[in-house]
Amino acid sequence: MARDPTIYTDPKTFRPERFMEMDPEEAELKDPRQFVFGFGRRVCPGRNFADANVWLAIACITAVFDIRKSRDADGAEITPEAYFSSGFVSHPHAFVCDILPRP
Ligand code: HEM
Repeated sequence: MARDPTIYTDPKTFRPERFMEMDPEEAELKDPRQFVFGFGRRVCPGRNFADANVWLAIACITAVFDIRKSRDADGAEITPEAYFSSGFVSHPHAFVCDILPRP
């Protein structure tokens, strides 16, 4: 559902700002939290806990670290290819990046 091109333009591109370009009603309707935790009687009971923890983790990490593309020996940015493991739970393969304490 999150990759349905009739709902999200260019769905495989990571572009979270797409939601800021929508009007508030459309953004609410297309918020992935509306469906990633399931529906109805079997909806995920941990959804609020999970959502709050992801928000807290990202807020704490980005408050103290700058995360950027690494640079090669010539100083050019390295844009990693996005590869994901397949299986029940998919993980990104290892990639290079720079994580530095914020000044
Ligand atoms: C980002 C994190 C999470 C995602 C994306 C997620 C997603 C889901 C989904 C899609 C379901 C199936 C709903 C259905 O059958 O329609 C589910 C079920 C469930 N989740 Fe989560 N979940 C997350 C985190 C958690 C956490 C943190 C807990 C517990 C602390 C939890 C506990 C459960 C349980 C117990 C069920 C089974 C509910 C039932 O079958 O009645 N989940 N989750």
